[in-house]
Amino acid sequence: MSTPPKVCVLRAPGTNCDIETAHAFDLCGAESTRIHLLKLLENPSQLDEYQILCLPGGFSYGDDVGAGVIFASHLQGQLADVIGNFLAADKLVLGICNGFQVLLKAGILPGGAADWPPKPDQDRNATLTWNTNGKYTSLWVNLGVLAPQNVFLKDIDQIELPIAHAEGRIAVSDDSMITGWQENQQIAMCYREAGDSETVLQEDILPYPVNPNGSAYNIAALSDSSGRVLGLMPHPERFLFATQHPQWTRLGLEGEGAGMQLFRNAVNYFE
Ligand SMILES: NC(=O)CC[C@H](N)C(=O)O
Repeated sequence: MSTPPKVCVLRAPGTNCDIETAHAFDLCGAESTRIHLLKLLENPSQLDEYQILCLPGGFSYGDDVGAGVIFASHLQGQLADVIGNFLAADKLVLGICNGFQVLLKAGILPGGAADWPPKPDQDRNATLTWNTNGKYTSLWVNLGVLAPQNVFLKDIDQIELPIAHAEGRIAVSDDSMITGWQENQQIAMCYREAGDSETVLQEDILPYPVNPNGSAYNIAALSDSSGRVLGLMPHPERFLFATQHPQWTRLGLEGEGAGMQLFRNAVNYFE
C-alpha cells in the first residue's frame, strides 16, 4: 500500500468544522492534522510536509470585515511563499464554505498557481457576498458538476449536500468573465433542481431554495484550471453517513453519505 497522503486542516479563531473535516479525510485513508493558523505563521515551511491543504468551514475571525477576509490576508501576507510552492506542486487544495470564501478572497481561486501571488493592484472580479435573502441560510441543495476534471469531483455527476452560510452568493463584476471561466473549466458546480438530468450553466437565477443564495449563474463551487484546487459552499463533510440526510428513513438510505466521495477522490489521487 502507498503512504497515506498528509492533510493539513488549517483552522483559525472561529473555525468550527475542522474536526469533522479531518475525520472525513482520515476515514478515506489519509493522515490529517489540524493546525492552527497562528502555529503555521510561526513556522510556515511546515506546510511543505503536506500533500493536501484544506480550509474548513466556520466563522474565522467572526466573519469580521467580511467572511474569510482576515484569514485570506494572512495567506496573502506571511504565507504567500509557502502557498505559492503548494499551488505549483502536484498537491491539492480544498476550501469548504468559509474555506471557499478564504480561497476566493485571497485570490487562490479561480486562478490557482497561475495568478499567485496576487498583485497589490489586481482587480478582484468575483467575490462571495451576502445571500440575496439577507439571512444565514441552512438547508439541503442539489448540485450538478460542470468540472469533472477537478480531482475532488471525479465520478460525481450530481450530489445532494447541505449548505449553511450567510455570505454564499457569488457575484461577478462583469458577466463576460463567465465565458472565460467556462473555457477553463473553472465553474465546478451549480445549484440545480432535484431530478434534473443534466446541469446547464444559465444566466437565469433559479428561485430560492433551488439556488439558496442568489449566486450568479447558480454557481456553487469553483475550480482552478489545473483541477487541483476546489472551493465549494456546500459541506461534503456533513454527509459522510446516510443517517445525516434529513430523509434517510423515508428514502431508505444506508451506508455512506455522498459527501465521502470528494475526500476519497483526493486521497486516491496520491495512490
Ligand atoms: N458554514 C460556514 O462555513 C459559514 C461561512 C460564513 N461564516 C458564512 O456564514 O457565510
